[in-house]
Amino acid sequence: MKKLKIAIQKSGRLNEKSVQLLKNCGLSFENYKSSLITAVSNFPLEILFLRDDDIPEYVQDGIADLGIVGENVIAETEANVHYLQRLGFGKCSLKIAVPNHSDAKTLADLNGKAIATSYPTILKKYLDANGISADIRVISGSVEISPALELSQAIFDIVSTGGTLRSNGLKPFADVMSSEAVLISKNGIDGNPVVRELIQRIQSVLRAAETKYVVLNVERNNLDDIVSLLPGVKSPTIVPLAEENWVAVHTVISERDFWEKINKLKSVGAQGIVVMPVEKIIL
Ligand SMILES: Nc1ncnc2c1ncn2[C@@H]1O[C@H](COP(=O)(O)OP(=O)(O)OP(=O)(O)O)[C@@H](O)[C@H]1O
Ligand SMILES: O=P(O)(O)OC[C@H]1O[C@H](OP(=O)(O)OP(=O)(O)O)[C@H](O)[C@@H]1O
Ligand SMILES: [Mg+2]
Repeated sequence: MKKLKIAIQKSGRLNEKSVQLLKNCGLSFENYKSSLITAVSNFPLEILFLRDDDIPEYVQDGIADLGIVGENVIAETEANVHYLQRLGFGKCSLKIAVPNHSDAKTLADLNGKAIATSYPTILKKYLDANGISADIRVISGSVEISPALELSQAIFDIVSTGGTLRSNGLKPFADVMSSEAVLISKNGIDGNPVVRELIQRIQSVLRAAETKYVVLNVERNNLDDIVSLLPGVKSPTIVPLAEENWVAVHTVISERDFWEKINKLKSVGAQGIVVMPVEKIIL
């Protein structure tokens, strides 16, 4: 079978989590970044290590069949690719920010102003859609420093915790887009059996990451209350304990409402609650 190629970031914010995701899918490979391409020994796939800026176009042009990249980079390159799966990491926003002392209040106050960014395409589209005419200054990094250097009166860049904005005396002014890492493919390849198998594995890893395996003990006369709180994958597993009238309940709980659920379980008699990570959930 012809090997497919997946492009991931060579180094930077998405590299480690992309590598980890593929490894969690059971793919075995050496992380030889210096070779820029590595073969997976137990799955028909090769991994290309690239600058993230190049990934959408490589996938669009079929040089790579699949890619893992931020939605922001896809939007900036305007590459024509197919979205297969959101991956839940690399979450950030793209915002316009202005100096803390700026008196700009509405978007119209940006008319005629200089805005520094590494994302000119996304910014231009946003300004055009809002009827704003500004001078877009393209710089490749350290964008947040440009107002202090009097290169611009505003910036447009990635914001996550907001720490970089704060430490450069800037405040958020307009939210333009949110982004996370996504799995993309070239058009027309999503029916390929290797792609389908990879998506299935990725989904089972993502499902597991949102889930905890929980074992708890409860007296039989409180069991109905406990079970009514627990969906499980199908329904919880009930195992009798050596002590009469007691059972152990095995189930999975979503990370999202984990503490709320645990507190409710305790309030209806759950004891000795043990929580474990889940590696994969295959439906
Ligand atoms: N602070 C952040 N928090 C969360 N995600 C981020 C953050 N900064 C960037 N990202 C996401 O990670 C991607 C890669 O960021 P990184 O800073 O490694 O890019 P880069 O310097 O352009 O890398 P490359 O050398 O591959 O061109 C971004 O395009 C964005 O999707
Ligand atoms: O809101 P924050 O949590 O501070 O994150 C935002 C910063 O993160 C990214 O830079 P990164 O740290 O990846 O460095 P880079 O400029 O070298 O890409 C981005 O370009 C911002 O500068
Ligand atoms: Mg880049």
